[in-house]
Amino acid sequence: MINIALPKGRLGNKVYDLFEKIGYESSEIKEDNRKLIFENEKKNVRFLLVKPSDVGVYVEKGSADIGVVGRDVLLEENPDVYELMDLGFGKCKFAIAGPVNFKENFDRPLVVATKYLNVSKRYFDSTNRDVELIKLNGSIEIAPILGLSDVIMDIVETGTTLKENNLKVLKTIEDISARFIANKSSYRFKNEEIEKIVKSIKEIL
Ligand SMILES: Nc1ncnc2c1ncn2[C@@H]1O[C@H](COP(=O)(O)OP(=O)(O)OP(=O)(O)O)[C@@H](O)[C@H]1O
Ligand SMILES: O=P(O)(O)OC[C@H]1O[C@H](OP(=O)(O)OP(=O)(O)O)[C@H](O)[C@@H]1O
Repeated sequence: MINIALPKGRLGNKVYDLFEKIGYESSEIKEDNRKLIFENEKKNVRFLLVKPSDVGVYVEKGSADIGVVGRDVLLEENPDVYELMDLGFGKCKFAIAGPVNFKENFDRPLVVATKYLNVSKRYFDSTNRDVELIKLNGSIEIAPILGLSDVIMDIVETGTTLKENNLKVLKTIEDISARFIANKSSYRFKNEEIEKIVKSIKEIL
């Protein structure tokens, strides 16, 4: 049995569609229900629907053998897993953004609101800028508008959220996309099954 951690939310359907296309379907997933575990007995796979930011934990700990996760989560959580493939969707960027008329005050630490504390800390350490990081869990763009922070460090895709809140990108940091990951020992002991899935996905990407 191969356990597959699928991210709920924005990547969810895309990832499931990928598995469906290579013959690992479980039609119940698309039904309107609250189930979190779905099985395809014939193919001997089980889908686990988890929060995107938890995929790495399930795969590292071996509750899932493989999974799909945004590179943002890998950079933030640094799970001890193998990254086997860039799936090429879920593309966006990490960026620092601030008010369109932003003027930095170098006499004090820069206040940064973000969901990604580790990524932010690493980035600002590398620039030697003193910062105060404020952890938020969503709607990050609201922080500089309310004066909670000077800037934000967040994901930008189309830039619409920034634009509609009078913010702009100040600095682009890294490219992000969805990655296929595997538990290290599963990759050894279930290598044939996992490689079969990787190969099938590569063929349709
Ligand atoms: N605007 C976006 N455009 C493209 N990809 C995105 C965008 N926002 C997030 N992503 C990618 O999709 C993944 C899942 O995002 P989603 O918004 O579904 O969950 P989340 O709200 O970040 O997770 P959680 O509920 O755990 O906080 C992210 O980890 C990232 O890799
Ligand atoms: O550049 P854009 O195309 O506008 O996309 C960027 C937005 O998408 C993500 O938010 P999400 O929709 O996940 O909401 P949340 O983080 O506020 O929960 C991200 O945190 C930005 O707010």
